[in-house]
Formats: sequence, C-alpha cells, structure tokens
Amino acid sequence: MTELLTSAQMRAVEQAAMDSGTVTGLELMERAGQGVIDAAFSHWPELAQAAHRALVLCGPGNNGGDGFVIARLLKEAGWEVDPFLYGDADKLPPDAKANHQRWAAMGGVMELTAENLQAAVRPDLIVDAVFGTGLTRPLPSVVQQAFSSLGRNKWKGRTSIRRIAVDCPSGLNLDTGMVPHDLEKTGGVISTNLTQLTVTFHTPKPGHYLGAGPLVCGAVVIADIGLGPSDPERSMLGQPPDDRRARLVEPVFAGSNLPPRIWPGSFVSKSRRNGHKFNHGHVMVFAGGVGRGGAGRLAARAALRAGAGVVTLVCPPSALIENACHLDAIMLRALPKDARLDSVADDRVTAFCIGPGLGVNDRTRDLVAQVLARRGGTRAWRDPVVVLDADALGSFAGDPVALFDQCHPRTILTPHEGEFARLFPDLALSQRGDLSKIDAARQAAARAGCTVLLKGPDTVIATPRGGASLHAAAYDRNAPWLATAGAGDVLAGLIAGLAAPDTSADLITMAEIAAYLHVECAASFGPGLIAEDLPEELPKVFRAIGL
Ligand SMILES: NC(=O)C1=CN([C@@H]2O[C@H](COP(=O)(O)OP(=O)(O)OC[C@H]3O[C@@H](n4cnc5c(N)ncnc54)[C@H](OP(=O)(O)O)[C@@H]3O)[C@@H](O)[C@H]2O)[C@@H](O)CC1
Ligand SMILES: [K+]
Repeated sequence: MTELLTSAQMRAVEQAAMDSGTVTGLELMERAGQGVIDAAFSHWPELAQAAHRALVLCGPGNNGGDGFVIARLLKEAGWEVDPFLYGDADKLPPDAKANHQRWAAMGGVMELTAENLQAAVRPDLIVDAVFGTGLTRPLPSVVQQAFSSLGRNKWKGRTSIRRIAVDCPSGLNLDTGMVPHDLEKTGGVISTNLTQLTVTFHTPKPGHYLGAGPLVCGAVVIADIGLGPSDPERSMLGQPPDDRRARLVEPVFAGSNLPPRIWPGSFVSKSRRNGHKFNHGHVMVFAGGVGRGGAGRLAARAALRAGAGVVTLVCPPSALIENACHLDAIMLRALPKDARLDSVADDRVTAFCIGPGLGVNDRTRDLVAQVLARRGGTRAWRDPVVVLDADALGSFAGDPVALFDQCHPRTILTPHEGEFARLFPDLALSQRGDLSKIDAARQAAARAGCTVLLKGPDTVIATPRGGASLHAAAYDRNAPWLATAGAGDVLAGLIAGLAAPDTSADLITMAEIAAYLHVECAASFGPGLIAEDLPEELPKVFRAIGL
C-alpha cells in the first residue's frame, strides 16, 4: 500500500533528506521539474516528438520554483515558453528565486493576470505551478480570474490544449481535498477541472483522493524525486497502519517469492482451503420486521459470499416467512420482541452485523447493547466482531456517549456522512473546516474507542490509536453506480463476513478489504448495478484476484 503524506509530513521528509546532506533543495526542485516533464511526455507522447509552446503559470513559493525549472527545461528542448508569475520575484523562497533567475537569463516573465493570459499566444501545454502544498487560504481573486480567463480564451482548438498541474491544481487543499467555494463561483473550478494530469512527488497526498480531489486532478502520476522509499512495504501488508501516516487502500502486488497478489486474497479465509464451515466463522445479521427485511438480507448474503462459513439472519417472528421466501443458504432464527439474544446466539457466533433495516428505536438500542456485551472470555481478541451500521447508529443519535461507552475494540461503526454527523456533530462535514476527513475519522474512532469506517466515494477507516486508511473509488476505480440503495448494507455484511473467521488480521485490514471488494464488485458489474448484484459479483471478483 501507499503512504499518503500530508503537506507537513512531506515537508518533514524533504527537510530530513536535505538535513542529511544527501540532497539539496535545488536538486529536489530540479528533479520535480524534470519529473513533471517526463510524466507529460509519457502521457502525451506526441509532445515529446517535436517542440511545442507552453504557458507556465508560476506562484510565489516552491511550486512556482518547479514551474521555472519546467520553463527552462522545455526551452532547452526547443519549446516556446511563456512564463507568468503571481507575486513578487524578489520575495520568492531561495530555491525558487534561483530558478527564476536562471530562467531570467533565457527570457522574460509576465505578471499572472487575466488580461495577460487573454493576450497570450495559443499554447499546446498549460502548466499550473501556482500553488502546491503551501496553499494556506483561498485563492487570491487575481489568480481565480486568471484561471477563469483560460476557459474563455478564444484560442483556436482550445479543447486540445493539454493541462498539467504541478503537485495539484492550484486551489486544491492537499490535506483535505477541499476547494474553496468562491472558486466555484468564479468559474475557477471549471478551469481547474480541465486539468488532465497532476504530477505529484514522492507519494500521493490525501487531497488527491479526498473530496473534490479526484474531480479536479485528472489523472495522478507520482514522480520519484529520490527521497528514498516510503515506509517499508513489508510493514504495510495487513499490519495496523502507522499511527501518524494514512495509507491508501490498494491491492499489494508482492515480490517474486510470494504469491502474485497477497492482498486481499490471503485474508479471505476460504482461500486457505481447509476446515469445515464453522472454521470460517458464524455471522449473525439482524433484520427488521415485515417488509423491512431487505437491508438485513443484503448484508447476510454479502457475509456469506465473503466467505463466512455460516450466516444466520435473526428477525421478529412475524417476518420469518417473508425471509424464508427469500433465503435458502442463510439460516433463520426468530427473536420475539422481549426475548434475549442468548436464546438465538451461541458462543460460535464470531461476528454480528446489526443495524440495516432494523428501525431507530429502543429495541434496536437494547439489541445493540446485548450484542456489545457478548465477549469471548478473558481474551479480547476472542470477542465477536460487531459491525454497527445504519439504524444501530441512528438509534444512538441523541446520546452517542451511551453507544461509545459500550463499544469494544472489536467493534466497527460504518456511518455515512449523515449518520456520522448525528454521532459526532462537531466533526460533521459542515463543521470540519480545515480538518480532513481522515482526521475527523481518527478523532471519531478515538472517541468511540473502536474502528470507524466513514463511507463515501472516499471511504476513510480509522482506529482509536490514530491509524487510518483511505479507500478511494476514484480515477480508474471510479464506480458512481455504487451510489445505490442498499450498497451500504452490503458493505456492512462484507466486513462481518470477512472478519468472522479468525484470520489473525486487524479489523481495519478486514474493513479495507471489504471496501476494496465492494468497489471491485461494482466495477466488475458495471452500470445498471443494484445492491443485490454486489454479493453475486463476488465470485467473479475472487476469481479475478486469483483465489
Ligand atoms: N516538499 C518537497 O519535498 C518538495 C516540494 N516541491 C514543491 O514545492 C511545493 C511547496 O512549496 P511551498 O511550501 O513553497 O508552497 P507553495 O504551494 O509553492 O505556496 C507557498 C506560497 O504561497 C503563498 N500562499 C499560500 N496560499 C496563498 C493564497 N491563497 N494566496 C496567496 N498566497 C498564498 C505562501 O505565502 P504565505 O502563506 O507564506 O503568506 C507562500 O508564499 C510543492 O507543492 C512542490 O511543488 C518540489 O520542489 C520538490 C520537493
Ligand atoms: K499547482
């Protein structure tokens, strides 16, 4: 998996490399500029065939410094280059200033304004090097207007002009994936939206995958600028993540002495080809009353397909026939209104999935309490895994602390943003400001004392200790048809089904795999997907990953 470094972490990595004396800031900037050009030529080979013309938009920091390196290298390759600068050249930081001066010996620099861009000769390539990781506030209006003007320019064949962003399209916050609202008003987003390729350095940043990031970055390419490997891959394989650094959920292609795809396949218990059904765990899913059992059935089906040996659906007696009409391989147990959970659950239940379709009410609260009170003896790792979703979360909206007091480390909450806002009002999207979704989920997990999976196209999974991973249904894994009723119930079931066997992996790993498989199923099925299709697509996905 790949580390996602925040702006501050990236600066620290850069500083440590410079302090060690192995590299200078100027060398890093040179490699960054070269990396952008290499990525551009590899993405658009026709640009490498002959000299063209580039507009290079530079800002007041080191992102702008990268821009001046790019201007010089393209000029040396015979291109016509028109650089524009926002800010005062005398106030550029040292490395950027040095590169500005090197450029100044080759050509002039225009001030970055809408008027000057309108007067520019049509380029073949526009390089956005105005702001990168150093953006601290909304874009200045002059820059917004300059970006907007690019979209209005009367250049012939305007749509065929390639647009590349250095580190990020300027205005995108690389820690949060947010773009300022006023950017949208002025049309800034529309012009940044035209970015086709973003070249970032060393590792991707959270903002490339969170929020608006995937909408504005085009494709993202990582340029190696010689800062050395990020955390050893070994420590990322199914291990709890680094407490400070977030990681991107993606399959791990192992080296030649290991099976070709050791993640996620190796964590699907049935890929080990041994044991009887109870070796693969027993998942208990709760379903709502008559006419409201669909969500629970979807979760149950997903748990069974994910590899649980046995899945039991528990429902009110009145809903038994309805569920029996739908289910065969899934066992059914009726639980009367006042009956205790012990009457249907024995010690062999290794995972519970509770919430989908259950109703927001006292009975749900009571069932959640009973589920969370079940423990596996003196060893905490024997506690059954508990997936709390939908109405199990909604039932505690008025009193979230009552829920958090009961959660144990083998619990995972799987809210969407709306459910999250009701449990953690101060961390809600509307209140988040500069707090990233990753940090919001981290704080929520610490408060709840359990793992939290905050759903979305950018799904964040966080542990109470601060470990966090981000699963993005973005770029080549974009699956918009996953926004369909019941998809969340399937995800809850997948987590329970994967976690039910004792696979000795952390709950966060199981949640990562579930999020990954969920999107793989959607991508594999394609447009037209409805939630029922997701579990049915799993066998195909398993085959594709080599199980
Ligand atoms: N880290 C690495 O390893 C490497 C990093 N590299 C490159 O460096 C980039 C980071 O450089 P950076 O830190 O100088 O930040 P950058 O984005 O250029 O902007 C900072 C300037 O903008 C200003 N400013 C900010 N917001 C503003 C606003 N809204 N409106 C107006 N001004 C605003 C801010 O002013 P201040 O906030 O201090 O007042 C400051 O002057 C990184 O993205 C990558 O491209 C590579 O060279 C290779 C190695
Ligand atoms: K930029």
